[in-house]
Amino acid sequence: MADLPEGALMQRAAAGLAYAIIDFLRERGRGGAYGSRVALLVGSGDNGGDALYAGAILARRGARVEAVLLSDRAHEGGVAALRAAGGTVASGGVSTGSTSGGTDVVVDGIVGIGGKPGLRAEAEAALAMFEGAPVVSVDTPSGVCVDTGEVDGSHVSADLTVTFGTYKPCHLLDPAASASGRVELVDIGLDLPAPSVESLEAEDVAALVPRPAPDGHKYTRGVVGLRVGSATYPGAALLAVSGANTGLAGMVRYVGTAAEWVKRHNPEVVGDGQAQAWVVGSGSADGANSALAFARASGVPLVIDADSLRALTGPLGVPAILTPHAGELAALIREDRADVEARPLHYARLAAKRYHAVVLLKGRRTTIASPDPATPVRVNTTGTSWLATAGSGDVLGGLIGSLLAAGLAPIDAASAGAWLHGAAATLASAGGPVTASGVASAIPAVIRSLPAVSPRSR
Ligand SMILES: NC(=O)C1=CN([C@@H]2O[C@H](COP(=O)(O)OP(=O)(O)OC[C@H]3O[C@@H](n4cnc5c(N)ncnc54)[C@H](O)[C@@H]3O)[C@@H](O)[C@H]2O)[C@@H](O)CC1
Ligand SMILES: [K+]
Repeated sequence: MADLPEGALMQRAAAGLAYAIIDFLRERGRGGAYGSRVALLVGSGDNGGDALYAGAILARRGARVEAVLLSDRAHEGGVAALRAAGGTVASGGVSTGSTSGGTDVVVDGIVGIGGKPGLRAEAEAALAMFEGAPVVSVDTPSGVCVDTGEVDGSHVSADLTVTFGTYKPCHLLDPAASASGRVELVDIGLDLPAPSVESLEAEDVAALVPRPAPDGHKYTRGVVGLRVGSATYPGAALLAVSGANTGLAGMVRYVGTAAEWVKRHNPEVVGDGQAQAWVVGSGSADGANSALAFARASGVPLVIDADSLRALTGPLGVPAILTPHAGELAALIREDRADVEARPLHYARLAAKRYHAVVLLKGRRTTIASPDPATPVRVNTTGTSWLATAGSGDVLGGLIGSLLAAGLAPIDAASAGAWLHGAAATLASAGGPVTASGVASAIPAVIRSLPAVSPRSR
């Protein structure tokens, strides 16, 4: 900021915001700014300033813009700019009615990164005035906790959030991510420090996916072993194997009561022997403890799922990835499920530290924490709600196991696995329902469609 003239960043932010609002209005069937009715909810800080300057740009392009000031203080330059562009300004948190009734978009400039969680009464009342109108949030949906993605009290639920410089944790982590709606990033030319939370994109996954060396053979590519499924749940074995047996690893081993079934459906899968990673617990029922003990004795990295999570008492002494959903994580650390769902970042980190393992907490935004607190937490953004289907977790465990066996670090195996799994679900679903088997079948096609990797980043 020291290198730039006063207000330069705000002007860049406001311009990016204004153009995003124009696109949003077009999407909603308006011609653009001209003739649209825009209400700005303006708090006391720079977030309100962004809204006011963006409002001035929209007013100059023919929008009818009214700012509703929610506090005695408002960004002075912004207020002046909006007035000069022909916009109106209502103080005291009450609209003059010039845009209500037919408001095309409400711009939430209540608070941004400087706000405390929760909304004050004036903000709640102003939002109620425009109930039903689409909302574009400036930088963050006001009221959520920006740095954790938690919510505490009331908050805005946006259709679109236009953020500046970089995504914030609240855009990635639930429950705040759900309140952000679609998120658009405007580059305002900031030099940013290393993040505490990050999200893989297709290019990142392309660089992580193991590819066979020209002189590679099945053993150098990695062997993944699975001790999953049981007489009660043979399907879990088939699904975990289908996640592992996509060709990412050089060989797949299966040991367990479903061996006959597994071999009938997967002739390439072999029996017991050495492996570079073991997957245990999915549908293991009573065999969960012995599967875990066996895998642990192997000394190689592990994926620990479902029933074997219940057998954990502490750190395992080998690199491990735990793959609980919120209920399983809650049982593991003796907390309430609702608390885990409300604070996924906190509890994934806590469990990772306690068990010295990578913890992949499954959910709409799967959250992956490393035992090393300096490693950014990764949040997965691929997938579709159709993925909430029986057996999809078994497929994920097998897929992550194959990436681990191929030599990826646990945090990379877990996060690349979650990304591929979500992308495979979206591909297989194509907007309709999908089964866990369908997800597994789509994994190779997702890998084929990844962007090309430059030799340098490989
Ligand atoms: N820092 C930067 O580099 C940039 C910041 N910009 C904008 O500036 C924003 C941050 O501005 P500020 O630091 O002024 O902070 P905010 O505008 O986010 O909010 C702080 C103000 O809101 C009040 N407040 C705090 N919690 C509240 C609550 N729950 N309800 C009502 N009022 C509350 C505080 O008294 C304070 O005056 C960003 O989110 C972004 O929109 C952009 O202009 C681009 C550049
Ligand atoms: K906001």
